[in-house]
Amino acid sequence: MKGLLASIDLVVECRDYRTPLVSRNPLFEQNLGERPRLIVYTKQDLGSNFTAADKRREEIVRKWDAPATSMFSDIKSRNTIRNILDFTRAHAKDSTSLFGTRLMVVGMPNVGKSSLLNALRNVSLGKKKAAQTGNQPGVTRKIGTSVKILEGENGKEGAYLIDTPGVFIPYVPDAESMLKLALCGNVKDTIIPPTTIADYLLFHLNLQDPTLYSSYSEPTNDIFVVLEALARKQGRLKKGGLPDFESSALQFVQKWRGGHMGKFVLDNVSEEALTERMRTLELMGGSMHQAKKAAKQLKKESYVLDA
Ligand SMILES: Nc1nc2c(ncn2[C@@H]2O[C@H](COP(=O)(O)OP(=O)(O)OP(=O)(O)O)[C@@H](O)[C@H]2O)c(=O)[nH]1
Repeated sequence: MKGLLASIDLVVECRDYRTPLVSRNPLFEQNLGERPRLIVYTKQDLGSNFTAADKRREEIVRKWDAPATSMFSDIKSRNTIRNILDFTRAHAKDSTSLFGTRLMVVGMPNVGKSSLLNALRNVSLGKKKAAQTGNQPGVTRKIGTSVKILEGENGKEGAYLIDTPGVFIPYVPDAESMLKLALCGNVKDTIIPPTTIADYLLFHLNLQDPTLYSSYSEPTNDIFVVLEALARKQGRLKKGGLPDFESSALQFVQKWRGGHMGKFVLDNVSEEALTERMRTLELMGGSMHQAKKAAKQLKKESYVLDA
């Protein structure tokens, strides 16, 4: 991606609407920061109820990202996609390239990069899907060829978008961040036990409104109570009639991922939250460096001992 950068006019960085802090990838800041950037918070439909409180939170996120422009998207909302196209069109006006304006979309796995590319192309040119999408991370495996998303104007070439594979953050500073990413589907479901992800979801549902899972159980802090009720209701049973907790947990999580069990943001969004997050990442970066140094030293010492 870095190799391509010289020929890119605009980097479109996707982050998940539900994790505006945790889905920020410092690798992008470090490596792609020199190019003009548009930040798109994807899957707005899964995190927003379009209330005044949602609008206020979006304003804070915009402030965090300034001077870069941030936008919020939902692939099914032609308006949000049109806003991105308008921004791209305005950016393309300044381009002097003979080959058209070149954009590159980057972001975490499963954040919705390929879906955004398809939506931009469809709304702008009425064309069908150009990139493969899927509800598990890792569907896009290599940098794609550029796909036209805007016709040229006044004798100029149009705008082209290049899809890229998802890039996971280099290190996750704490267990809760990892759980948020897993809950939003940025991590393969085989990596963290589904019951753990479901338990973390239950924690958030209880913070929001316990009636969100009332079709399965009474309010509880015990995930196994919910999962057993769900398993019995849906016949997810193993031999001997025991509840299949794993499959029920996946079902419970999928229901939330599909927007059918409340729409809310997992990160705490406040004026100070970004500074605090950066401080944590910096501290972690420092200790990562120390840890690497210590490991190297240990290796050296054991080599001396072996000799
Ligand atoms: N509800 C909703 N779902 C979305 C939106 N954008 C993408 N999705 C879904 O999110 C899942 C992942 O989308 P992709 O476009 O494949 O994600 P990606 O970032 O290209 O994924 P990788 O191949 O892992 O890099 C798919 O199931 C999409 O249908 C959105 O705006 N709203």
